[in-house]
Amino acid sequence: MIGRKLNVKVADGMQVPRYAHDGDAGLDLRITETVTLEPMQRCIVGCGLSIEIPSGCVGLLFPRSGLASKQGITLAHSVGVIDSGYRGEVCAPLINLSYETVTIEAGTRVCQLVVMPYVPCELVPVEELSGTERGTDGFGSTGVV
Ligand SMILES: O=c1ccn([C@H]2C[C@H](O)[C@@H](COP(=O)(O)OP(=O)(O)OP(=O)(O)O)O2)c(=O)[nH]1
Repeated sequence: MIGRKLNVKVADGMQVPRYAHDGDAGLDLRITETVTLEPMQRCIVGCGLSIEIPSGCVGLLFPRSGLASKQGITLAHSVGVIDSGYRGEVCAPLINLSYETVTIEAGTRVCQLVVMPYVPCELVPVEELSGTERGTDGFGSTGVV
């Protein structure tokens, strides 16, 4: 799979997004309507794209670093999961984390889609999990330096 391009079908009549640069992992998606968000306000906005992600793969929607760091506009759920069986319009749940009212014009690239293979799993109850060095320690147990 590494180095090979995967075909992702796009529903008829939709603008096909393009990668900004060769080698980009994220395909920027544009919103189809202008939205204005007050501080901490959320909205769900369509990206004008319905796709067929091949079975065994998942689409992950990530925020765009520039929009998030400069304007405080990011994805309300941090990362979106686009299932391979989903045929609806890909939508972006946006949130304004800044102290300003922000207007995002239609056509703005607000998030990026990364398509990845994933490992389906079956959860199997067992009596005991294997021992490890970390064991049950977590949440900062190793300190910060
Ligand atoms: O940012 C996102 C996240 C999800 N979706 C679409 C594709 C995904 O396959 C579907 C369901 O997403 P998810 O499973 O995250 O939503 P849920 O809240 O768990 O709802 P459901 O009960 O429909 O699974 O919504 C988007 O368009 N944008």
